[in-house]
Amino acid sequence: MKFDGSLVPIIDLTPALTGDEAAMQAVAEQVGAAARSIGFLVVAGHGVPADVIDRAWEASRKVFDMSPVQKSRYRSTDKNIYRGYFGIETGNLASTIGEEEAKPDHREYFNIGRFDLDLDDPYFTSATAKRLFHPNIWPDADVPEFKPAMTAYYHELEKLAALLMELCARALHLPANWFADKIDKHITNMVVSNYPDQPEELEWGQLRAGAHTDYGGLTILKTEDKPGGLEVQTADGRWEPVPIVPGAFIINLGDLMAQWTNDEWVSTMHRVVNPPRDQGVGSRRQSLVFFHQPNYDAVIECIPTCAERVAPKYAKTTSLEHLEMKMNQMNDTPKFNEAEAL
Ligand SMILES: O=C(O)CCC(=O)C(=O)O
Ligand SMILES: [Fe+2]
Repeated sequence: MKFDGSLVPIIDLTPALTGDEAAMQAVAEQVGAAARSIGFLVVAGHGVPADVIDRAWEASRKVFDMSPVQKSRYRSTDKNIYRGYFGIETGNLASTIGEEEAKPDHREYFNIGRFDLDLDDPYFTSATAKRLFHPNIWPDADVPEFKPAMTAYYHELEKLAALLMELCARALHLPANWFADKIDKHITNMVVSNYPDQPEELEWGQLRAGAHTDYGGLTILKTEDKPGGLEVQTADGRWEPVPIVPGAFIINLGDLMAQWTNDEWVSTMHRVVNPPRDQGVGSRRQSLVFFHQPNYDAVIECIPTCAERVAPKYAKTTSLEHLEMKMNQMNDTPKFNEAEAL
């Protein structure tokens, strides 16, 4: 789907990278307008080097090209350790919005968590930290370039996420650094997904990824233009494709942004649909998804500039409390539990 001038705007971040105050504010206003209307935007001029993106993309493809036996070597053996390879149908995104009957997602994925912990900081050694920060599972024996490519990509996206959060603060008329101490020790998961070809029709009602909202602050997505792609739900309930712009990232807001802003900004429902039946072969699609998630102890409550018009709607929570609630729903699938029992 090429950009058709429709509801997801393309925003050029180049002026924001200059550090000029007026330029930053002008870009922030555009981000704010997208956040209020559809909760999705496409960013160009983001400063992430193309070769870093390309290397992460190619290494990810090689990971999914491995044989099932190879892939199974990189599975987590502990259900509470969300790292490494997860097979087709181990996740069910629609169950995270209460769709009890939803079928599991037709995709496989590889999860990467934080890897450069400062162990002199008690934040990274606390009891909570021990539950959260596990070593990553790297497929070094089969795809040695995956680890360096993904860590480089993760570092670049940390910087981009910090810039976007500063633009969000400015758009909300908060001090520019308002989010800084809430994301400086973020707990971002990066998920690389592969949606295989569909030579056969899936079960009725099964999707590549069921309808859901994302759980964190914001999501930075790199994906490709293939039959069977990402759709967003509009305020009046229609599903619309998200434009794929070469070189750009898709950004969407997660639940924590909606809760922080008292729903002035939208954590938009989205899904990944199946290819049309006659294009099932050759529709394999990959995405790199950086789920920027604030510090585990970041308190999420209505921010001051959003409490003026409507009384706060959400109970106070923390970044981790919300994440864990959603993750438990997401992985309550027969295949996930079966893999765990092996
Ligand atoms: O693959 C995509 O385009 C998006 C997937 C998604 O929404 C997710 O993993 O949360
Ligand atoms: Fe999502």
